[in-house]
Amino acid sequence: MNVLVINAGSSSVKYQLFDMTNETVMAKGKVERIGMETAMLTHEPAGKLEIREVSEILDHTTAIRKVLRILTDPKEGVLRSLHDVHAVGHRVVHGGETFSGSVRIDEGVKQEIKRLFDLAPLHNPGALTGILAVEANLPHITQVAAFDTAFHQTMPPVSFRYPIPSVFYKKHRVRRYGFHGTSHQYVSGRVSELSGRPLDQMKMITCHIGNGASVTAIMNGKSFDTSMGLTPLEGLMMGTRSGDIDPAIVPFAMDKEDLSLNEVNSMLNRHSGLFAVSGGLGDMREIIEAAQEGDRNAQLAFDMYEYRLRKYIGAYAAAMNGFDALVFTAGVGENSALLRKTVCDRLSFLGVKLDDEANERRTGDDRIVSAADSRIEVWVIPTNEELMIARDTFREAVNETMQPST
Ligand SMILES: Nc1ncnc2c1ncn2[C@@H]1O[C@H](COP(=O)(O)OP(=O)(O)O)[C@@H](O)[C@H]1O
Ligand SMILES: CC(=O)OP(=O)(O)O
Ligand SMILES: [Mg+2]
Repeated sequence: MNVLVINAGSSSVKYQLFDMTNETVMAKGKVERIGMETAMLTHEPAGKLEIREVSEILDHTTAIRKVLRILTDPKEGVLRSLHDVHAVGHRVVHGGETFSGSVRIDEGVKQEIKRLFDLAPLHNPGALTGILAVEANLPHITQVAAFDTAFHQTMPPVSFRYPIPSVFYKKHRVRRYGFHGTSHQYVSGRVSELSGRPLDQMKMITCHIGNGASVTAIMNGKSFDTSMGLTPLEGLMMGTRSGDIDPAIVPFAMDKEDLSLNEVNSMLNRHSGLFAVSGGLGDMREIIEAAQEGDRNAQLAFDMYEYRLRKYIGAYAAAMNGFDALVFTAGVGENSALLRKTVCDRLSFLGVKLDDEANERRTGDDRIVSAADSRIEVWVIPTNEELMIARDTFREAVNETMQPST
């Protein structure tokens, strides 16, 4: 069975096509700058050279039609026809309290994703557009939604409730949901497999630090606490998101700068974080380069980012009364030896000790980077949200074919 996985953002669509008989990637790629005349499709068929194509792609339906066309292109494609796509899985960021696992998409599921737009304004609209675009191009195909929030549904109330009047929870479901769950679950599962210790006997702290960033305390294989909250804004400092701030800053800023609700939301989601502190750099690679050239604002941005991450690790060590493994993943976690070293060297009181050579080694593989005598294992695990989504999609599609037709 061939499963196509789609991760639709506001202006991009990433895709991977899996052959689920052996979980191999047949092709992957992305469409960027949707809505512009210079949109770019990058397509990487397995074992062949990458192709780049610039053209006008004004909406997600067109972007997905382009993806389907290149997958079946006689020269660059990997499928004979669209009948060879058997199911499509989507990453959906917010699933609220409704979904604690992946589900087959029907009208009700689409309505629920839409109802949650307000809580994930940077993410849920793109996901629904992706689902509708697949529907428009492949009307009868089985589609499955995998939610970033699902893995975190195991959190206890002590972690997920906010200390505000309970009417907000009872009436509006205001609580911590947590995100990047598919990634936190995947990397914790890999560490358990690789270290040969059952998940239900381990305590881990997983750091998904990419453009969006979150930390999770995983106790016995279940999410116990996580740094993102009602929306993907809480917690760590991110590329353009503030993470934790004094909530009183919101009314204060609205009052002093005469900002509307939308403006203050945009200020915290799109104009804060690394971007704000560094004075215009939202990308960790640029921050590190500028800091090394003596840019003080970039150095402060790096220091704050690292400090805030380390404080969360300390908090979760206390939350779980100790832990066995610290795991780094996503763009920064997988690639920045400097960030990992800065964090780990300052956690020596917990018994964290890096193997500097292993930490510096550049490979794209799962690897342990702690010293043999470190009390805590430190791992770098490249995340693979797409594979997790493909597995769930495959399972749902197989279940569907086994159900008696009505
Ligand atoms: N070698 C590197 N050193 C430091 N940061 C890196 C490196 N490579 C990638 N990054 C950072 O990773 C971030 C993007 O992470 P990624 O997980 O791809 O994000 P997204 O949330 O968009 O999927 C960017 O800030 C980028 O600068
Ligand atoms: C939930 C979230 O922040 O996702 P991303 O890292 O893709 O922005
Ligand atoms: Mg990401």
